[in-house]
Amino acid sequence: MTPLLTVDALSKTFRMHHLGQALPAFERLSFTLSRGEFLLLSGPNGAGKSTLLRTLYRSYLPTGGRLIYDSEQGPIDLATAADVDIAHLRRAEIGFVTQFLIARPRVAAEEIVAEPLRLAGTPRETALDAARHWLATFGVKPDLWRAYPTTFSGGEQQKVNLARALIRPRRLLLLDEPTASLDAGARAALVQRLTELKDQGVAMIGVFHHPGDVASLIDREIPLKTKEMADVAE
Ligand SMILES: Nc1ncnc2c1ncn2[C@@H]1O[C@H](COP(=O)(O)OP(=O)(O)OP(=O)(O)O)[C@@H](O)[C@H]1O
Repeated sequence: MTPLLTVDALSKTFRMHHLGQALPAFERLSFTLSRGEFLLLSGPNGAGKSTLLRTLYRSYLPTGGRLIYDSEQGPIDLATAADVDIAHLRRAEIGFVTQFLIARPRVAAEEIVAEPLRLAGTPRETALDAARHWLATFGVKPDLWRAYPTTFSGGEQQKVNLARALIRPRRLLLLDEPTASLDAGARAALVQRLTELKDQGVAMIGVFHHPGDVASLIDREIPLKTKEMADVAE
C-alpha cells in the first residue's frame, strides 16, 4: 500500500541574512509514514524537531527534497504545492496540534472549538454540542465555555486548543508537544483520543516532552541530531 507520507531527502536550512550565515536544521531526511502509524520524533534541543513538523505543515518551505502526501485527491508534493491546495489540505486532511492557542479577542471558547466543524458545514448547534463535549473531555470547566480564552491560564488555553484541533478527524496529525503543560487528567484524555484516532487509521508524527505519555502508541522513532552531533559522527 502507498504510504500516506513519503519524505525523500528533505532538507531545511535557515538563511540568516543579517549574520551572513546559513543554519541547517536537518539535511536529507528520508522516511515514510503509513495510515494508522505513529512516529515519535526525538533528539536534543535544537535538533530540528519543530522545524520538521512546520515543514511538513508547509509553514516553512523546505530547501531541498520531496514531501509526497497521498491526499484524498491523489499524490501531491507538499514542498511545491500551490498555497490554495495547502489551505484545502489544512482544512480537510492535515491537522497541526500545538500547545499554543491563538486566542482571538471576544470569541468564546466554545465558538473557537466549534469552528472547524462549522467550516466543514456542520450546523451551529450541533457543532457547539460537539465543542462542549470535547471541552468537558479535556477538563475545561463549564463556566469557562462561553468565556474568552484570552484570559485563560496556560493549561486552560492548551485544553481549548486540543479540543479545537481534535474535534474533527484528520488523515494526518502533526503533534508538537501537545502535552507540555497539561494536568494528568487532560493528558490521559488526550492519549485516549489519540488512541481512538490511530485505531481509525489516522497517521501521526509528533514530539513529546515526556514520550512515556504516549508509549502505548509509538510504532517507530526518528532520532534527529544537531549539526554538532552529525559532524562528530562523520
Ligand atoms: N525561524 C527560524 N529562523 C532561524 N533559525 C531557526 C528558526 N527556527 C528554528 N531555527 C533554528 O533551527 C534549529 C532547530 O530548531 P527547532 O526549534 O526545530 O529544534 P527542536 O528540536 O524543536 O528543539 P526543542 O527541543 O528545543 O524544541 C535551531 O538551531 C533553531 O535555532
